[in-house]
Amino acid sequence: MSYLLALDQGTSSSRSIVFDRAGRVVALAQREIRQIYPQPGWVEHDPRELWSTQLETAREVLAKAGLKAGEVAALGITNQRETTVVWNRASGEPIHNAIVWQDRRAEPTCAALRAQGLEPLVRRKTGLIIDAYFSGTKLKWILDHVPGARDAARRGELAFGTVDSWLLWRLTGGRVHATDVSNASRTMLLDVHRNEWDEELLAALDIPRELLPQVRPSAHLYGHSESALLGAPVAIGGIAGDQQAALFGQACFSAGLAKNTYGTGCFMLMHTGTEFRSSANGLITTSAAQPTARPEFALEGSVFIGGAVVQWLRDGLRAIKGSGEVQALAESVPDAGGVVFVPAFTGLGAPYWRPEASGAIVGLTRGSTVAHIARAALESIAFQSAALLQAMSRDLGAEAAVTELRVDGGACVNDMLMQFQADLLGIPVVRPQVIETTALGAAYLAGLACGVYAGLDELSRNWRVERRFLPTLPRERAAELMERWERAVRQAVAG
Ligand SMILES: Nc1ncnc2c1ncn2[C@@H]1O[C@H](COP(=O)(O)OP(=O)(O)O)[C@@H](O)[C@H]1O
Ligand SMILES: O=P(O)(O)OC[C@H](O)CO
Repeated sequence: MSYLLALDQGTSSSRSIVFDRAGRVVALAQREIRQIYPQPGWVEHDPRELWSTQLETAREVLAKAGLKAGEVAALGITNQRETTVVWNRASGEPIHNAIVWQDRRAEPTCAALRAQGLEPLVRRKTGLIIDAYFSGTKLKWILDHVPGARDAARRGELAFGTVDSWLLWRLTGGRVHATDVSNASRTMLLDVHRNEWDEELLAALDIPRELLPQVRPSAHLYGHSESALLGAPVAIGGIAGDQQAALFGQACFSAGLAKNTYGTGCFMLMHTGTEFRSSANGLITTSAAQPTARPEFALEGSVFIGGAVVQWLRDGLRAIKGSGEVQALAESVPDAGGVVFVPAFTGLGAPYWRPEASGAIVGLTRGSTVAHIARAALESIAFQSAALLQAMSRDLGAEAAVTELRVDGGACVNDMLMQFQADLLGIPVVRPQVIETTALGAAYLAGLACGVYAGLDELSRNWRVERRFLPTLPRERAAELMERWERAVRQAVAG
């Protein structure tokens, strides 16, 4: 019995995947989830829907795979990170919609924390910068705005969780309130050196300790699902935030190994082993998925608009009907013809951190066509990712250079984009056979906790290359292109 079930609750959908022991996909089920935009800059999900779609896909994927729950060795949970849920422990009902990671409403709280001079403390203890992206200030917003919430929290009546904790609570019928270190490290409340909630940060945000889940390693026997849910109890053996799970699923277990996920946004993570490294170049330090109680870290750069720029070509510009068409359109011209596209639709994330920037298309001439814009849009994904890798290289110095980049996510199927990425970076870009690495990482963690795998070596052996994109562009030309990109970024920031 070596099947593993991964529950992958993402920003746009809930997915469940069954893997075999070799890490191959046996079956997949997916449901879109509703995006709720109550005001500009606000993004919410209905926590009940996150749970119901996740449960439905789990049931569906078992049926597709022809498996009974009793034939699954263990399940692992991976999730959109930072998204914040608060619920009543007695009724199990959320007291507010989930506030999604993209939501900017907590910015005034962040400004106040910065004004109090808390930035160095936050960076030292949590590895993060003070930004509305992380859960802590979203949680504070809920406690400040739902009548009676803070008092109820003090009385121990409420529970806070990122999406993993919420699903775990529901799966175990309200018996287990826990999270893993990789998710906890995104709250801005965890001392990542000790893997404990930090009293000083809790006090700064006026967050009662009674709300918080227990923090556990990423591979850990969290409990069992209620038997009525899937037909039999299933051991819950792994939890990790989706980007850390992808790093794990890419078998990046040690210092210097890096992956980039090309989804709606782009998330580049580089493992730094057991060493906590602070970035001087706009990256954050985050807890990696931790298979044991030993802290492990990664440097991370998050780009807010990655594959989403292709959605904009489709829905905003109506230049294509489906995202699969973008490569042919972009390849109908030999290059972007001098056009540079900075898709700063929601400001710019790492390494720039310019929330005020807005999108810009520069270098247009009479000869520019929609094909040039499409090409520039695809190139923007690679430019932003290259800026992240440059920041990592500056942080690490020559002795720890990244020698290849492992890739995954929906947009990594685009060969043109991957080739351009290799050309810009000057290192091989490597696409594995299984690009469902997020779910795979969660399955691996569960498999480790439940003894399906003896150790990391077997997982490293499972990782296989599908295609390696080698750089072909002269380095001077790549440097010129990067310079032109940085110029365009300055224009987008200037507005
Ligand atoms: N052939 C393609 N070329 C470029 N981008 C693509 C292609 N196919 C899908 N995408 C983009 O990939 C993204 C979806 O990737 P996915 O990993 O499913 O995202 P998420 O996990 O963030 O929901 C979308 O933004 C879509 O525009
Ligand atoms: O759900 P995704 O794949 O868009 O990932 C979201 C990230 O975890 C946000 O930090």
